[in-house]
Amino acid sequence: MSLMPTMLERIARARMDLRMGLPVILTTGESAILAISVESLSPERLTDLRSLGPVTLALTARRAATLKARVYDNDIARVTVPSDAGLAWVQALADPADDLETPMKGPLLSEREGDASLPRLAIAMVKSARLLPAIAYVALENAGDFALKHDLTLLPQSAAEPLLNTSSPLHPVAAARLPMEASEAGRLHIFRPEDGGEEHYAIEIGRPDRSQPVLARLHSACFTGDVLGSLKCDCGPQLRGALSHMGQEGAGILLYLNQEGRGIGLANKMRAYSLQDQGFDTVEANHRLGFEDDERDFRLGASILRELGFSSVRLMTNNPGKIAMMEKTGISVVERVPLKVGENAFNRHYLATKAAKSGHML
Ligand SMILES: Nc1nc2c(ncn2[C@@H]2O[C@H](COP(=O)(O)OP(=O)(O)OP(=O)(O)O)[C@@H](O)[C@H]2O)c(=O)[nH]1
Ligand SMILES: [Zn+2]
Repeated sequence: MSLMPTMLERIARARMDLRMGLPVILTTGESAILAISVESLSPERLTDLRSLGPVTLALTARRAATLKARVYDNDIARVTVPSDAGLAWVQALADPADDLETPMKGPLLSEREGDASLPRLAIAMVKSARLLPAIAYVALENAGDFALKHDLTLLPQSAAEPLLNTSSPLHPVAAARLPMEASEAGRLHIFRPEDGGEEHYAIEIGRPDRSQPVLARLHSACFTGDVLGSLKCDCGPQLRGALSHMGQEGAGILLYLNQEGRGIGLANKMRAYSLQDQGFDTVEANHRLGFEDDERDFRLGASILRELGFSSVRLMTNNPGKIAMMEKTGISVVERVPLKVGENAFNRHYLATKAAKSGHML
């Protein structure tokens, strides 16, 4: 019956369930877990989780390193939640906000028996929901019956995992003329992914020749820099600088990718800023939260360029990772156009950290 949700639609539903604080059920066929986002966990649901069995907390190895918790499964740590630990204990392990005030949370007992693949999948799900990368879970028997009885979303790992790791196809939705300060010959295109994720935009300046390399910029959303004129980064001046360069040349394409905060979302970026106020740099802050330095998917940019008919670019960037990703996904980068604008007293350290730790070119 075509009215039943597909696996992709189930994943989108599960993502929303997790954001709302509902558990989802993940199963390998032989075993299953009931997983809930720690960030959205309520005291009542923690009690209900406990009534089903011993509760485990899954964290990324990045977060575990800060907590000095043992990691037995490469990228994932599974920490036993003591039966007398309350919600505050669980959330303090997931959220680094008070790490400096209460540095010793242990002793933490990490689990080493059993399989980490379902908790790993659950962490990938909460990351894609732009939540803190931490889940509380219990093992579940008769997962199918339980899901039906409690009206919960169930995802088989074998079908869900490959979809979660694939970049969703993007489809053009609408486009219209948009005269801008940088160029009166602007056009805004909206692209929507099949997986229910964020929409992304392309701003076309002039009518670039599809058979020639186009002046292009892959810009990642930065609400603070782009809209508020934040001085903590260089995004606002880079956005406006790229558009005005394209305006001067009379042609170009700027992709505005809604991957706020290098893909962790605005709420998590503000958590990272708060850690930066405590003295950590931009990379350390991401790690303490449990994220990698950069969680973006630049395949999106290549697929939008292809959809618009471009196959080669003169890329405005200082980030060698963007060039490598373009080349890998079949868009040839014939030239790198440096984009060094907007350095100030507040972002000097941030830019120096990106050069030292993330390989940005100065
Ligand atoms: N997590 C996190 N994200 C940040 C921070 N400062 C800025 N950002 C985000 O970093 C991204 C910057 O994107 P870009 O300017 O496109 O990328 P870039 O990697 O700096 O590369 P180029 O500008 O092309 O050289 C935006 O998504 C910002 O929201 C920070 O301190 N932490
Ligand atoms: Zn920024």
